[in-house]
Amino acid sequence: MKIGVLALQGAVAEHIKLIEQAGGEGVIIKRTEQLQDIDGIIIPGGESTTIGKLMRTYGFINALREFSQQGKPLFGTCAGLIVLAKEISGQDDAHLGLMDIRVARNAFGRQRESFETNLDVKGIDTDVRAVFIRAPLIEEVGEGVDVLSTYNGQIVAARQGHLLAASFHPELTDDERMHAYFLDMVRESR
Ligand SMILES: NC(=O)CC[C@H](N)C(=O)O
Repeated sequence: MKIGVLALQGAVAEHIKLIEQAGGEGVIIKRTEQLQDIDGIIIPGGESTTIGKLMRTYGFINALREFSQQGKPLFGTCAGLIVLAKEISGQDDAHLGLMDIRVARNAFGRQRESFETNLDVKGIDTDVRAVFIRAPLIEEVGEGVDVLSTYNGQIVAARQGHLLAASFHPELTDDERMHAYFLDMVRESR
């Protein structure tokens, strides 16, 4: 299975490494034409405003909406989660606007800008190691959205059909099980 990582900005190489650790083939995606050759895509962490702007410039907004319409899975981590969301608190416009969630950017405040913790994730048998960096929170989910994990009662991972989103950076640990979970979604979608 070929899994792309959108490589406009952000943590790309780390995702490629964990995709391969989980048994997939990682592909660096820089042009929309490459989407035809992959079975699923990860939108990495970074800065959502920058990623969104570059996506517009390079035609990825429409191309990824089409990719999603074909039922191909997308996984957004941190800034990537913001890019997937239908609604971003305090902002007028969404980026891809695919997933029925409302997100708050930089939701953990200054003192907790960056931290690591163990998380119970639905579908994964023991705790997942998670790194949070200026992370967003999911404030509200729509009907078809399954909450996969919470931290202090707040939603940090969710799934809606072929869409997966995490507030944290699973690629900054050597725990590949979030990537393995995504690979299972891709397998199911084919
Ligand atoms: N680590 C991250 O991806 C941070 C996300 C960033 N704070 C944003 O709002 O886009």
